[in-house]
Amino acid sequence: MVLYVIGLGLGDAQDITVKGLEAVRKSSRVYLEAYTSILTVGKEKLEEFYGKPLLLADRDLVEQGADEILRDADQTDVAFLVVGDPFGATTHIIHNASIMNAIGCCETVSFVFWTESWKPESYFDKICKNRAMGLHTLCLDVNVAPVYYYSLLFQGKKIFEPPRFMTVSQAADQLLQIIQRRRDEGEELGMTEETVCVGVARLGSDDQSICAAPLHELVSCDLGEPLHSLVVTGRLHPLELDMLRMNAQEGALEGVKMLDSSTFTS
Ligand SMILES: C[S@@+](CC[C@H](N)C(=O)[O-])C[C@H]1O[C@@H](n2cnc3c(N)ncnc32)[C@H](O)[C@@H]1O
Repeated sequence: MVLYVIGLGLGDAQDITVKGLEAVRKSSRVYLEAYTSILTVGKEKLEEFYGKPLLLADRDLVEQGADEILRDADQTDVAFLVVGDPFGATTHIIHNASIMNAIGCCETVSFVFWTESWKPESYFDKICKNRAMGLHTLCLDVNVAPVYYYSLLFQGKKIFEPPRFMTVSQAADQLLQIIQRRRDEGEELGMTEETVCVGVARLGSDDQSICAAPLHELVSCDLGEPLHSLVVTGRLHPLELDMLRMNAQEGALEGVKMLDSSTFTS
């Protein structure tokens, strides 16, 4: 008997692989991991397509109630569903399309929602390091930041906030605030308001949306419903720039010089 960890892909109920679907159908309990990512369709649509009820697995259950998920898994099949790719390599993980491979080869950083007293900037340094090498950076978790911290300690048990999903505009705003603060302190900047960025939303679904623009313009760009990700570009190849212009508003990237070091250091 087996615990299956199954990737669901990025779009809707039908993005599961055939192998994954077979495993779901023969499992006696099916958990849907419900905090690191979301599909464009809700739990009910998945249940309808799989012909099975799903048990929602929030962070609390996954991290502190794993015994319940594993209960009887030595006597019966249990499936654990993760949106995108479950990101691991063991015998019973069934991979699927992921934002990691859909968006191409980029270095990845995680953003978090700032609070009044907690405004980490470590991702900014990583982005600048990448840019210094000419590399693009995929900013993930632009949206699921609260997954990484908990709000209360209650009788020794961690209580997690429900996941919130950050927009590209909110992520761009954080970057602009960091740039402004560091400029005021006289720091040399590895990226500026003019740096070309690409906002993507609901990649892999029918209504996916992509917008390329300098950072200061992206902040006012509304890409709609989650999930969103942001790419901060490094050194742009002429072909990449041509592609980006197809996803930019009229004239937004006209000033960008191709293969000019000012493109990524200005
Ligand atoms: C914690 S990661 C989990 C990745 C998932 N396991 C996968 O393989 O796709 C979730 C983050 O990836 C990004 N993301 C995932 N799917 C996306 C999509 N379809 N469009 C845009 N961004 C997406 C969002 O920033 C989201 O917060």
